[in-house]
Amino acid sequence: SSSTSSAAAAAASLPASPLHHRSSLRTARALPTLLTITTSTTDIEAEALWTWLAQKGAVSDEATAVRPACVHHGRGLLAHRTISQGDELLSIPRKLWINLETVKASAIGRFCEGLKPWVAIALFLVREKAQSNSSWRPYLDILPQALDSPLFWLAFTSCLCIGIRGTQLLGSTLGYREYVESEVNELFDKVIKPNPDLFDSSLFTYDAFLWAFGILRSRTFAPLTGDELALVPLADLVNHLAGLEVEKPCWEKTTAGIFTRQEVLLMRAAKTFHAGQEVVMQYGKSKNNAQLALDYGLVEYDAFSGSNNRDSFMLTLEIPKSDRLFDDKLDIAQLNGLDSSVYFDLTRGQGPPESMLTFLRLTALGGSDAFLLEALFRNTVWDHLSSPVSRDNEESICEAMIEGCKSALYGYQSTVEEDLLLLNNDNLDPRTRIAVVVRQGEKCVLQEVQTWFEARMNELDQLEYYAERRLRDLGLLDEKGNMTAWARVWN
Ligand SMILES: C[S@@+](CC[C@H](N)C(=O)[O-])C[C@H]1O[C@@H](n2cnc3c(N)ncnc32)[C@H](O)[C@@H]1O
Repeated sequence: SSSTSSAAAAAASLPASPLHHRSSLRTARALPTLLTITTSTTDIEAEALWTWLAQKGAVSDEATAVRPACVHHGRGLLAHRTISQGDELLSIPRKLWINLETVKASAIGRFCEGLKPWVAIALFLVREKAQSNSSWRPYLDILPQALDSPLFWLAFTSCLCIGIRGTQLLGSTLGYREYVESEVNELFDKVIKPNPDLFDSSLFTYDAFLWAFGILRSRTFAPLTGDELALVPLADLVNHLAGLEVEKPCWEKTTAGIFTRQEVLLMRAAKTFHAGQEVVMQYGKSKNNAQLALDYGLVEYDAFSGSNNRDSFMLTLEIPKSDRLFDDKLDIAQLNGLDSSVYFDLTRGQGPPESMLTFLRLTALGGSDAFLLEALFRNTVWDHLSSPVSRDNEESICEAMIEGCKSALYGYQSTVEEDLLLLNNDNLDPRTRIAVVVRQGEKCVLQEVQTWFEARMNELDQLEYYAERRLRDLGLLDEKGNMTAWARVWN
């Protein structure tokens, strides 16, 4: 397909490894996060950024609690003194953010009318980056040239891509790339090509936009996302700490200044940090490893516990169009806010969500259970389906799920055991590690789901079904499931 060939072309021109290409980033030591760091090397770009921000009055040696520095994951922020949870770390005024306003006020502003914020900012970033005299130079120089997200791995024929072959992560990666490609093509036709005086078309390549897209995905945080999207120098140097429980406070939009109240991005400490420690944040507790990989080029994996609540698998369930009861089932699904096709995010250790079991029972409804689809039950059927309906119905959802999990697992190139062996290797390169963690996570979730439905299959005889529940509700069955004396008279 065209997206695959352009993806392969993009791969050819991307540097192989992220973060290690900076000429002045001389500390290549592996330091665990939160270790006290005393660095004797000079980070020229970080110093230039600091000086630039100080000249603009955004930071000062006395007042600002953090400093940019080389850390384990590229650059990061170090505590300059002991900081307690909730303390202010830094405060960057709006005039130093790169957002839609910045773009509109620039030379290309009049061409950005109606563009999505990320597209306009990406256009600005790519153009500014190529201008040696850009007023944003100290900030632009600190941005990594290459990122670890699978968006940039490519080549799609390389072993890295094979590493995620068969995974959902590969599907999402291709989806993201196609999205960026379609936005770029439109921008090229509507803005770049018609204005050669302002835009040197050789600069505005797909690769260049993908880089800008990756920068925006990996360096912006709520509340400065969506329409408010903004890159904030210095604040965007904060790294993620695996397992950090506290998500807030971190980035906060507020106003500061006694006389001229101006908007600022205030960053607060998520926990206590001692002088010299790396200041970190939580990028998102609810993000799964595939999302962390795509957005930030990182994953969480704990080799000791083996369990990982970042492992996930997105399951799509569908009411088959060929089902003769399709219209009735679709009506019930829609009445309950769903459609004929529904996505369920399955997470390690959680078991199948109730809503998924309900939808599965609806999908499998047939035979003598089909009476539940009659108009009389239209408003109550969803409740009825939230518990087992009949042995046949429950058995068929178990069979379908067990078969589905088996065939999904069969599609992977390696087993969980093989992946675990690979993860024991401390020298695994970061990208391969991401691939292996994500794919083994997907498989673990699938295995768990399969086991859950196999166990369910074994207890089909012990479950209570709709018919018994109905009799109990009518007082015709006792707690042990026996007919009540009153009912026996009528039998
Ligand atoms: C907001 S930026 C932080 C600054 C970045 N370290 C730099 O050198 O510019 C986010 C990026 O930092 C890196 N990063 C942050 N936390 C990390 C972690 N815990 N593990 C691996 N990489 C991390 C990833 O490359 C991520 O995309």
